[in-house]
Amino acid sequence: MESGAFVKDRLIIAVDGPSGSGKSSVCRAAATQLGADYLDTGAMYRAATWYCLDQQVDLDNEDAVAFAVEELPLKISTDPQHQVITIGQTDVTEAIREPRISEAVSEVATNRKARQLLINAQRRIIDESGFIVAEGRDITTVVAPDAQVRVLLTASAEARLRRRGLQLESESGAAQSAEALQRQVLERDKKDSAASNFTEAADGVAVLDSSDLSFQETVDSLLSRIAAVQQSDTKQKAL
Ligand SMILES: Nc1ncnc2c1ncn2[C@@H]1O[C@H](COP(=O)(O)OP(=O)(O)O)[C@@H](O)[C@H]1O
Ligand SMILES: Nc1ccn([C@H]2C[C@H](O)[C@@H](COP(=O)(O)OP(=O)(O)O)O2)c(=O)n1
Repeated sequence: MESGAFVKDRLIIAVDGPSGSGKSSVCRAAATQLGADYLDTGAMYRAATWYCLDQQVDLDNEDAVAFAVEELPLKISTDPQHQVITIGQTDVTEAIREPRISEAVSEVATNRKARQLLINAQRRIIDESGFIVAEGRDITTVVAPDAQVRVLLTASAEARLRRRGLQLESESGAAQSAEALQRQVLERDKKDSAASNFTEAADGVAVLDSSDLSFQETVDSLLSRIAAVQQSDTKQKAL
């Protein structure tokens, strides 16, 4: 048998962008439609933060945070329709979305050692899957710069604040104050931008501005970029 005859075609789709640009919801929908896996790397930073708080680790102590992340017994599902995140025996899928985690997560995300450990874990998950939509802040640039599809999903600050406000209101039943929204979206982005550049597209990364697009239009636009890359790949193989 010819070697490599059964090597599965790999397709990695990397999406980055600021808070509230639509990464999680758009990538989950696109992965579902494609039948691909889905990786929410932000959920891994959130889970690491949950664990540090649970273990009463001082978030200002860089080595203590890195040590906690090194021993973090994290499992994350890659089914786009069913997200389950566990730490040891504890299901933290809901708990990592709480405001106390959103307000502390940048401390972990800007810890260089913790970041490298999580990046290694993300690369392993992407590599094991081979057909996956992975989203975060540094997927197109650091985690998977060789991905066939690389997209920076953006939206105006106004659109992102509006979307996050509607999302939090529908989840909790209570409207957020303008100040709380600013803290959770714009201030967090400012802190996070110390660790990665997700405001400008790197070379070879396409910008998808969703400010004036509906949710479905944004999903369709991502899917059509993926289809275009798949078609050009098929053509090259046929040559
Ligand atoms: N193009 C869009 N138009 C309107 N709402 C959107 C659009 N994209 C995403 N949303 C909504 O905005 C909210 C935030 O999206 P989310 O996927 O959580 O963003 P991110 O993962 O980038 O922080 C969600 O309620 C989502 O359904
Ligand atoms: N690849 C990534 C993904 C997320 N992060 C950081 C930045 C964010 O503040 C947190 C949580 O990410 P998440 O994607 O859940 O953030 P949103 O609430 O969807 O805006 O993790 C990161 O530094 N690098």
